[in-house]
Amino acid sequence: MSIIDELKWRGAINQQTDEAGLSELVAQKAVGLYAGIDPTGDSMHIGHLIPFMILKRFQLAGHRPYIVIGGATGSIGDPSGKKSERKLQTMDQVRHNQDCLTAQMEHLFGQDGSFKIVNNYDWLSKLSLLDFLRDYGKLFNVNTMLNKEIVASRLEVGISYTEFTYQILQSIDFLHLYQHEDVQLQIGGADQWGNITSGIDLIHRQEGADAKVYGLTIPLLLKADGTKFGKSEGGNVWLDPKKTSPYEFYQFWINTDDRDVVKFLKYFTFLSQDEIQDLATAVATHPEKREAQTRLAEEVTEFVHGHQAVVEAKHITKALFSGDVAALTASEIEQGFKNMPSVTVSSDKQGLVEWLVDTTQIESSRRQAREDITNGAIRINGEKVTDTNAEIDPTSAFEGKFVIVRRGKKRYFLARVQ
Ligand SMILES: N[C@@H](Cc1ccc(O)cc1)C(=O)O
Repeated sequence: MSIIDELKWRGAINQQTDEAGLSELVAQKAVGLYAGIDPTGDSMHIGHLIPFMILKRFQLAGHRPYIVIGGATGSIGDPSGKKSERKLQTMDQVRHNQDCLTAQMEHLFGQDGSFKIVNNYDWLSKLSLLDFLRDYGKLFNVNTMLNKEIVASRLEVGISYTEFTYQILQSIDFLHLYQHEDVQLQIGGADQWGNITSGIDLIHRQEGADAKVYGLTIPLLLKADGTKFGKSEGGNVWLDPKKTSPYEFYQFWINTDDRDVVKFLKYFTFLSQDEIQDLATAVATHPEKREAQTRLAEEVTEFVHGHQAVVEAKHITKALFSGDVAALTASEIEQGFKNMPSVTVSSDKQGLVEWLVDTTQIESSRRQAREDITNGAIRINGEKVTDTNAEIDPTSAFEGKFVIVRRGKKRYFLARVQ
C-alpha cells in the first residue's frame, strides 16, 4: 500500500493540492517534506503531535522529513484559526520556547539523523525589509491574500499588517526548503491550507509553473461526543512530563471512548492495518475488556515517554485499583497522586485517630474515625488497620516521604512528610 493510500485509510487526509501528482511523486523517489510548528508555548500537547506523526510515517516509508521550528514566524503569530489578534511574545519568550520545542522534537524524532530539524529564524531573520518587499512582496497579490479564508474571516474584527504578512513568511519557508533541501511537500492541520497553497503559488511564480510542489492537510480531529480532542479534566495533555506526568498521559488514552478508539489508533500509533482491525473487532465484541484502549495507551505512552514509563504507569494503575500500594516507588507516588487530595504532615508519631482527624482532616470526627477503623475501612500504606489505639509513624514507608491513606474502597489521600 502506498503511503498516500495508508494516510487515506487512517482518515488522515483532509485536502490535497494534486492527488495524482503527489501519488506519482512518492512512488518515484525519496521525497523531501515538511511541517512546521511555532514556539507559542514551551511544550507540545498531543494535538501538535498529529502532523509530525505523519512525517514519521513518511520517514518509515523511506522519505525525507523536515521539521521547521518557527523561531521567526512564532515572533509574528499565525492568524490561522484565531478569532482575534494575538498578543506578541517577547523575543526572550520565543527563544525559550523554541529551545524547549527543539529539545522535545529531537527527543521524539531526531535521534537517527534521518529527521532534520531546522529553524526559520536562520533564514527569515537575515532578510532586510527592502529585500523582502522587492524579492517576495512583488510576487504576492493583495486580492489573493485577502481572499484566503484566514484573512477573510478576520476582516470584520480586523487584522494587523503584521499578522496579514504571516502567510508570506510561511511561503518563504517552503520556497527556501524547496531550493535548498529539495522539499516538495508541506503538511499541516486543516487550518494551514491557506498558508500552504500560498507557498506553492510563490514557488510557481519564482521557479516556474512546472515546479513540482504539493500540499496536504489533515482533518481536525473530532470526538464522538462533540467535545474537543486532547483535553483532560486538567486541561491540555502535554508532552512535557513535568506538565502531564506519564501516568496521567497513559490514563488519558486509557479513558478513550469506545466510539473514538479505532480512529485514535489510526492517528496515533504505528500499528498495522491488521492489528488495528483485530482491535476494532475486540471493541465490538468485548468492549468491557478495553483491549483497544490499553493498546492505544501503551503505544502512545511508549512513543512519547519510553518503555519504562509504560511499565510505571501500568504499575500505578494496578496498585491504585487493587489497593496494593505498598510496592509503589516514590516517583510512582508523585505521578499517581498528583491530582488526589493531599496534606503536608510532620514526621512525628501520633495516635492514628488523632492523626486522621486533627492532623490530616481525612476524618471529620473521632467517632467517625473509630467507626471506620473498626469496620476495616482504613488502610495505611496498603495495610488494613483495625485497632483504634494504633499509632502512626509517618516515616515508616516510602523512604519516609509519604503516607498513603485509603478510606473505603476508592478514596485515596496522600500525606507528604516534611
Ligand atoms: N503556521 C504553522 C506553523 C508553521 C510555521 C512555519 C512554517 O514554515 C510552517 C508552519 C502553525 O501555526 O501551525
